[in-house]
Amino acid sequence: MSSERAALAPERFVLSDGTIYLDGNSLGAMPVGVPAAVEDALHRQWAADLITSWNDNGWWQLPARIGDRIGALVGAGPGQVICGDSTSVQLFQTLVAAARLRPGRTVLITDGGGFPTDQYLTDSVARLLDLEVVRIHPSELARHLDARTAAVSFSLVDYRTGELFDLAGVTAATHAAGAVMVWDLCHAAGALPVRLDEAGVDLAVGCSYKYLNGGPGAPAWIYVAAGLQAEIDLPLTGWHGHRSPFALEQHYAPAASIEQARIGTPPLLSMLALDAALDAFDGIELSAVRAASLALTDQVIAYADEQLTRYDVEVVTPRAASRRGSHVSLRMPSAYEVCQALIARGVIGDYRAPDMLRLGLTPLYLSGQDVDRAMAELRDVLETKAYQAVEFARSSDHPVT
Ligand SMILES: Cc1ncc(COP(=O)(O)O)c(C=O)c1O
Ligand SMILES: Nc1c(O)cccc1C(=O)C[C@H](N)C(=O)O
Repeated sequence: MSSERAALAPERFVLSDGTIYLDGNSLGAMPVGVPAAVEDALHRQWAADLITSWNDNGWWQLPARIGDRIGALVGAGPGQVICGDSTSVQLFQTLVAAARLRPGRTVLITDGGGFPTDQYLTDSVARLLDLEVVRIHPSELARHLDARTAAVSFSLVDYRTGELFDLAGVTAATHAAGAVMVWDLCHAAGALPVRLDEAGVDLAVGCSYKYLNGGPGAPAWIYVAAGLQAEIDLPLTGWHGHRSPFALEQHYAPAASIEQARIGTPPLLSMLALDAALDAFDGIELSAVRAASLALTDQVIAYADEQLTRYDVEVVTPRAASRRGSHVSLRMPSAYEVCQALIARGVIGDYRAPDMLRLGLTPLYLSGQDVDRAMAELRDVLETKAYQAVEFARSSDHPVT
């Protein structure tokens, strides 16, 4: 159960001594190259080079250049991913565009356990376009698909349980019903191999601040399959997506390429930080990340089964490797207090209501020994009931962890 497995590239991250970070599924740790890249962005590119940076420092090309770098991590060939805006904005783009690809069809299918922003935006798009939303677990898809289905939109990894769905199988079933497939890859990109092109996915979105380690507020990204780029009708027609932005025309005409998925002026400082952060993946195969991630999640699950059931801890995450992402969720009494007691000991995971401790396992910077120590602390917190000893101010406004 205990493991000597080393982290894959801890020297590529700034990590605090004494902290075991199990929340890279929410905000990834900072890669070492980021501070210098941000300094350069501030002092040379902005302060010294000023507006000329759009041309001379490649600012205009950055969304597509970073898009291709992210594309390489999610199985997308060049020219299909653009970086920018938030996941929420990109979800709006994809859901409206998906529905527009299937005029006359009236249903959007989404995962009922999906992250709230996905659900809220699906509802809003349905209201806007007069569609019906059907909420299901992805395993129930076959019996809900029919000729009324315009699009299916699922997260590849469930943010709460860590369940991993079958990207290729779900996409194929959706296509067999004539519907459009949209994936939210927030909890998958950078954590495991994803094969968007190979599976024939239509549209996808993801954030960059979790396993891609792009930093707080890092811009999200959108994938539009090459084969759809001529017919897609994206709703957010900002001038950066215009075929000829500096012709400053009165009416919108989309760029022919993935450039049409740009919207407005991107957050350059965050994008330059993300560009540097992605260097952490240089030369590292996602198959190696996946193998190491599975070893770490196995380790947590085995420990919980052997040592923690006596404290009423239950593993929520699927045990089958093929159905598991890169975090493990443990259901337990007083999960919020346990999470806070662990943080006080330098083991940072997070809590998800109503009763889950969520442990994100990022093998680039986490070793088997880190996980051993974290699990021993968890056991001790449960055994000594340390979580009862401290008064925690539970903030209902912003309980991030
Ligand atoms: C599946 C999923 N989608 C979307 C988001 C967030 O969207 P945004 O980046 O717009 O805050 C998250 C996490 O915050 C998420 O887990
Ligand atoms: N995006 C976040 C934020 O803006 C604030 C705090 C946390 C987050 C997260 O990423 C939460 C995360 N998506 C989750 O799975 O719970």
